[in-house]
Amino acid sequence: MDDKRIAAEEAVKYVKNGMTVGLGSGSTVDFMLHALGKRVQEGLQIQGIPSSKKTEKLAKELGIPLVDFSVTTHIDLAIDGADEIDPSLNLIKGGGGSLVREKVVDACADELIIIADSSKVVSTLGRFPLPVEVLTFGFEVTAEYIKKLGGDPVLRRKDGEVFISDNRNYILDCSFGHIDDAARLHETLVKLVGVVDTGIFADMADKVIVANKGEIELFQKKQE
Ligand SMILES: O=C[C@H](O)[C@H](O)[C@H](O)COP(=O)(O)O
Repeated sequence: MDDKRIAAEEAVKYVKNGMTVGLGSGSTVDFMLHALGKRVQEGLQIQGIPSSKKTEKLAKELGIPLVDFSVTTHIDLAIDGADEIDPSLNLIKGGGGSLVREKVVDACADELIIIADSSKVVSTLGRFPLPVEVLTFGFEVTAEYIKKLGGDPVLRRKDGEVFISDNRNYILDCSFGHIDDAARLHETLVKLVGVVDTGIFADMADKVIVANKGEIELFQKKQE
């Protein structure tokens, strides 16, 4: 079986009756939604808060009850994917362009579980170009600033068209090479004019479930 699916199905075991569940985005999360939808059909009572229009659509198709932040701002558990995961459980996310809404959903969850196959585990973040969501207005200016920081920004395109996020913004994919201090890079980037947010999720994941050739590995945040 696909390792993404194996990690996703393992994470769904953590969902309990009555929970409000943050629903991440991406292909690994899609497997999670199918497993969660099955449990809902079997009687599990939960409500989900989706982190993208794509996730919202699939969750609805699978019969997962949804709410939004006008109903509650408390999330018991969020389950999300990642593009890179380092040994301190810092993440790069946003390969699918959903980083801003994912960060809002993941940040207000009591617990964040990340699901991935083993290809996402790295010793240092940065092989995957860092997605940075920026305003369309003056994005060239923002790109210049990112260039001065050594980021080599590339405006994301999909199917030949400039990619537009769910928030009607652009994504700049920025290759910084190895990122030694992810939290610091994020702090620097979010201060630039036009930057909405970055795909660095530093110190947010509580658990990471990785499937490697069918075997589950569980990484947990170190307690301070
Ligand atoms: O914007 C997309 C998200 O951050 C995804 O969670 C991430 O790109 C991982 O996606 P996938 O599970 O498809 O590899």
